Amino acid sequence: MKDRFKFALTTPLYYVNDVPHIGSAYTTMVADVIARFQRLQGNSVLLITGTDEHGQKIERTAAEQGLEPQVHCDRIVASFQSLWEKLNIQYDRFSRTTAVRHEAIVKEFFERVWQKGDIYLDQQQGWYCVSCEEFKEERDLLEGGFCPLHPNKQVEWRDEENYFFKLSQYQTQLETLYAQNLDFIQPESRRNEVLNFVSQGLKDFSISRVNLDWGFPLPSDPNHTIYVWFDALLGYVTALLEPEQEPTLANALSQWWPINLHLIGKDILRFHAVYWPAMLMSAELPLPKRIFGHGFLTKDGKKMSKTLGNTVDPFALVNKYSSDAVRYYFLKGIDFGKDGDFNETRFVELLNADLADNLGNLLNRTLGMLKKYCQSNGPQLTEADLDLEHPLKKIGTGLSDRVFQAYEALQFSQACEEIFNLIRASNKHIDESAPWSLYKQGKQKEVEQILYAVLESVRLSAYLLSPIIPNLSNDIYQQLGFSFDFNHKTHNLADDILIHHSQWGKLTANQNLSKARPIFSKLELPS
Ligand SMILES: Nc1ncnc2c1ncn2[C@@H]1O[C@H](COP(=O)(O)OP(=O)(O)OP(=O)(O)O)[C@@H](O)[C@H]1O
Ligand SMILES: [Zn+2]
Repeated sequence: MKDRFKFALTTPLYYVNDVPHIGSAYTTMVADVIARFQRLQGNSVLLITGTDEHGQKIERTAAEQGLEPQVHCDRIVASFQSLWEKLNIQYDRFSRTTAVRHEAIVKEFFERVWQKGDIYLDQQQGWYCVSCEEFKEERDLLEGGFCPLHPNKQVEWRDEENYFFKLSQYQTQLETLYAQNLDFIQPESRRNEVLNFVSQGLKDFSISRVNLDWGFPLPSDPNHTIYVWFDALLGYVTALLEPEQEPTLANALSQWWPINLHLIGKDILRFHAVYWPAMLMSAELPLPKRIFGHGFLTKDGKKMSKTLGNTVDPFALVNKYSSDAVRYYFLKGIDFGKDGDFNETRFVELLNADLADNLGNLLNRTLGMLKKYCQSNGPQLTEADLDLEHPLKKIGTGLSDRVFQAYEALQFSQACEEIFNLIRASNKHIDESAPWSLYKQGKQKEVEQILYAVLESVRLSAYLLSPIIPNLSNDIYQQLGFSFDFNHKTHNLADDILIHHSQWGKLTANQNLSKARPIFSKLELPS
């Protein structure tokens, strides 16, 4: 059996200024697909998501609604959790930065950095975007002092005493890190963005706020609260604790650290690719292995965001179209890493073409022909009965390698494309070899060979698509007479058998096929 690896990955801890939108859902769906892919390979996986709940934006949002901040946070958290359930997200940890145990981790980490001599008190002056919770350079602002990421929010002038983290001390170490680990920041365009930013010279950044109650007090000076980003990044560490474990850094880091992959949007790249590794260097802890900053879902070219209010409601989308449909669209329809505009017509067209016409119809028509031509028994064949030059066998053998490579590289659209190559070839194979006329000519063996090859192609496709559309894959597998559940998370014997299903030819003779029923009904175009 293959060696099992441990794979820990994170989504951002989403800011609870409002209910989740399709952008937050996007990153989380992708993270879930990666987690499922890793599990399918037999690896142990820890998928971390959660919420970032401190800071001025939350304090203000709660106040506007006349709520205590904690009450507001609890409400929004419930809505995130219910969306993850709807989208069939199998997370292992939900990290909340208001958790009591998180405070212990933040304090211990702060002490380490403090002991290192990397924190000092100074005066902070500058333009602050409350929505980003970040000081902005004047040259980066839009006309009229608006934030480029929040074009409806004006930055605010701040002149206050803050504690600073000596980021500038880590300039050389960071540059060495990027030079020695070409894969540390992905994709390439994001890496270049970071290299460019760092090469301009790193400035120390403030890690405390005054006049803000909603946060953890600084251990060395309780008049200050810890800057929300310093606290939020550590939420990834707190998440690693077992539920009953005492909250110490040593405990948290003992099993799953370092994180294999931080999956984020490009808006928070600097925090993850520059500030975070520097903080960890200061605390003398190992660094995460890989940071991937994907693109934005846009509407009319603008980033969809809670602050701008130009978002699509993911609850409505799932209710209308199902979780697998939504997952498929975002994984296949957008080149991961690049920006992508959401458009409902395109959404419906893609799903109809791929899931209803190509995949669903293929399974349905083939099972229908079996019923007619083989009295519903599975073809009395195994893959050895197909010769090596069989067109579908040729594509199917080695398909998993290509698809796994694409998943590994986070090229989900490419992974789907490879799989749909086989599906399209299967439809073509039926059309060209016309089993209906072969049947009339009494060529039973040939008919069965065609049907076997096509059903095996559908099986393999369902297996390889299961990280993206687990419910549809389950449905297909059931119709083909298997009892695996792709939503099953823990490892058992069935999982070990399942790992081998990545190979072509797992359909056996006398497969207990069930009655054909459509797996995906055609959707109506939005009016
Ligand atoms: N339009 C978007 N496209 C893709 N991902 C997004 C989008 N908006 C948010 N995200 C995801 O959510 C993360 C940011 O989380 P956050 O809670 O700050 O959401 P936000 O909508 O950007 O909030 P705000 O509008 O208040 O800045 C991003 O790094 C990314 O993972
Ligand atoms: Zn902003």
